[in-house]
Amino acid sequence: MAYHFQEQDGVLTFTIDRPERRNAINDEVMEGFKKVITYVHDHDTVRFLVITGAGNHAFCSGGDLAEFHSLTTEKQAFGMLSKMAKILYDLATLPVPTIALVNGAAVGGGCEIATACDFRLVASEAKCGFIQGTLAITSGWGGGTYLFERGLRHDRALKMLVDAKAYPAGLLYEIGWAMRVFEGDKEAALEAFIEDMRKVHPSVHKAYKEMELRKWREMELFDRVMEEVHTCAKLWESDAHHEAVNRFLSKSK
Ligand SMILES: CC[C@H](C(=O)O)C(=O)SCCNC(=O)CCNC(=O)[C@H](O)C(C)(C)COP(=O)(O)OP(=O)(O)OC[C@H]1O[C@@H](n2cnc3c(N)ncnc32)[C@H](O)[C@@H]1OP(=O)(O)O
Repeated sequence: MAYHFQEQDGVLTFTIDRPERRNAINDEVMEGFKKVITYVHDHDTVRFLVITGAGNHAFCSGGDLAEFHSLTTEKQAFGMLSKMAKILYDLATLPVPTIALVNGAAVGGGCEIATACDFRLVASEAKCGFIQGTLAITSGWGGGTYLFERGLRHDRALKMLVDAKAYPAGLLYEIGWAMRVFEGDKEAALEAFIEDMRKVHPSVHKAYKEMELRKWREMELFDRVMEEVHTCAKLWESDAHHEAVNRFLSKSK
């Protein structure tokens, strides 16, 4: 399986399990995200949802370039992008705290997934960034929209997007994208992070999350996400994008 998830002591952990592809997202992983989101809604025992990657090289390397390379037109790209954008919106608007346990590189759509979570705990050796620009596209799953909602200073958020490069953990912490940088065992880092929150009744967590979700509904945030998707889909069709993907894939052969 390209993913797995399990609940233990109120913590539901979803692991992207394609380390040989640096945990790239394909259709199977997208279906897994749908299942874990449904699980959260169906199980009141879940207090936290954690997203992480298998192995120690990557959290997630974004869309699977080999699988999505076959999408050439704006319409074809929109189909895939809008599917994952809806999944990330459903993730971002879950009623429980969500934690990206960033065990390695989070680039492209992988950085978008982490940004869609409430908290980001980043391994000291991890590098993360919105590298979509190197492929002549923008973020396309909503990650740019969520980044502007995460309270980073505007110049820092915009620079992270327009640099289109992976930042080291220390800089991610300095600009406010990473809440914690950890050394060593990710599970230990997670337990330390949630220790105090565990002592608070889950109804309090849900009430605080609802304060932000209410704001997002009122500002029609999903419409802004879909504008991002349309922009990315338009750029997807460009020769510059297809040439950049071909360069990556030919390097890998
Ligand atoms: C809107 C989201 C958008 C989308 O596609 O929908 C995006 O996410 S655009 C961004 C797409 N992702 C990338 O461009 C990242 C590409 N990968 C890398 O930059 C690196 O692999 C990195 C930094 C994640 C890890 O580097 P490392 O040196 O540790 O590993 P390798 O590069 O040697 O990769 C190992 C192995 O994995 C394959 N791989 C890595 N990333 C992807 C990917 N995104 N899709 C498919 N396959 C990927 C790579 O080809 C290597 O395969 P191998 O057969 O061993 O050569």
